Amino acid sequence: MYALLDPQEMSRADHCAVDAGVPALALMEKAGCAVADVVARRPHATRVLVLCGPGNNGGDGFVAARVLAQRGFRVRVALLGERGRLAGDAAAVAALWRGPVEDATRVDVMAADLIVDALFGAGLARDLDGAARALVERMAASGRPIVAVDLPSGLDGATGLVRGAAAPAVETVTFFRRKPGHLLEPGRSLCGKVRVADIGIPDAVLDLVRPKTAVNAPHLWEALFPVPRRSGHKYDRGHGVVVSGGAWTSGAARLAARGALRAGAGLVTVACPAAALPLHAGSYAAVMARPMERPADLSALLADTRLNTVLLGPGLGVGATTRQLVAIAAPGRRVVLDADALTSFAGAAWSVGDVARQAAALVITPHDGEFARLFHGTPEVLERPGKLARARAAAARLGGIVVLKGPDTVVAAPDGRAAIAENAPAYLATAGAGDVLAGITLGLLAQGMPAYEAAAAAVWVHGEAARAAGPGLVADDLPEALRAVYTRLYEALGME
Ligand SMILES: NC(=O)C1=CN([C@@H]2O[C@H](COP(=O)(O)OP(=O)(O)OC[C@H]3O[C@@H](n4cnc5c(N)ncnc54)[C@H](O)[C@@H]3O)[C@@H](O)[C@H]2O)[C@@H](O)CC1
Ligand SMILES: [K+]
Repeated sequence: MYALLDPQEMSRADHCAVDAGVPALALMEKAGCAVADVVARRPHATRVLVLCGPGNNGGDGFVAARVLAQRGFRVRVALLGERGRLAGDAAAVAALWRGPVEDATRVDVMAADLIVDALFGAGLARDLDGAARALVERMAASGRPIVAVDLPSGLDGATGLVRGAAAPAVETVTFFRRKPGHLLEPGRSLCGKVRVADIGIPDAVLDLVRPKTAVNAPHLWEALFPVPRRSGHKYDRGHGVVVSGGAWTSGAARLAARGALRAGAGLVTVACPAAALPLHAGSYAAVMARPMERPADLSALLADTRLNTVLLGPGLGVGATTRQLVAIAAPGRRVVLDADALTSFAGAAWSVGDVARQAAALVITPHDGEFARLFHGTPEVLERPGKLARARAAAARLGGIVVLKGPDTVVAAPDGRAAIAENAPAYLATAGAGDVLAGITLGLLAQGMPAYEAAAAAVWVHGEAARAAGPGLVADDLPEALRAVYTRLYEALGME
């Protein structure tokens, strides 16, 4: 359900299934039937044009064409490439198609109610160009509803990036499990509704393939989620510290502190310049505010070793003082770096690697711009194709957890595990929402949750809180909306 397989992993799953005795041709037959079922359920589609490519994606198209014709649809098939060059299972199913096979480069795409895009799937090996690209562009311009087989052709299943061109589908039928490209933008927006068809690959192959990417959902972290116990005490629930900027920029730290408290931290202290003290004290009565005029004041505050989890960044300011505060906070503590704390290390990712080595745990929560600034001059991270690979490379480079934010937030760990979010509504992109996320992460870390799971859970509950708050959301609503999300989670996790 939740595992996501990139094209190599999917190919291994396919081979494992065949080794276990499932005939490859049966997989293709089931795949084509599943596509036909989806087409048959679409309204107003009697004339169906199936565009087949030169590989097995095209093979699925030939099966779908045959099944739809048997069910009374008026089906035309057009092939990109020479029929004589089809091989293996694709050649076998093409031979069962009794109708004409048109030349896809000349076919009239407008003479159909619906187009089945079976040109390229997992085997996409390079950017589309020439006749393939022209065909995809004609399909996109046709305005006809498109049902994509496995992936919209030209979409890279591993990265979610478009290679050359891709036509947006109304529905995409994929097989066994979804692929990262179905969740990562722009892939997600191009796929339309994604349906996963069971084609007879046994679930047990996942034990052999061991995919490291998953949808971010409670299954990943629920066993480690801190659920209060009746016998517990607030001091068991951690003490988080939010380091705040001055009065004029203290709103970000306030949002973070509220997020941390609502996420269940036992205690939250805000360390701030004196001018910001009344603002923090007057925010939530439950937040404790302590004066911090200079970095030495943070050292003094953190001398109390119970204050073992620290967030730096929201509204903190960019520069040497922030770098100094990070250096004071990191040793032996669990640390979240966001916003200005990341920009303060622009082009100096190696310094954040040092922070990770000294800290008990490190989570960074950049958006794309902060990520690009931080890893400026680190081509082994920035030049990786796509958000998933970049977040993974960054986590490995730093030795810490990377939360690369966006509509498809990726959480990546140095050991290669990664989770992709799919629950964030578009209206979550609002001022201050990132500050609340950093605060929730702080709150979960303070309660002792392991860093990867804490970051993934924070992203998920943040998305759910936005949905609970609904359209018109402002960031201030998010901490409040966490209550409804926690109520459901605690119930599901069996709170005493
Ligand atoms: N792996 C599995 O378990 C199953 C796979 N099936 C289907 O098989 C597909 C994968 O099949 P293949 O591995 O044959 O790959 P594809 O059919 O996706 O594409 C491979 C073919 O396209 C050509 N090609 C790749 N990139 C190109 C480009 N940019 N321009 C022009 N030509 C290009 C290749 O030379 C090759 O001929 C899946 O997407 C799915 O639809 C299904 O039949 C069911 C089972
Ligand atoms: K396709």
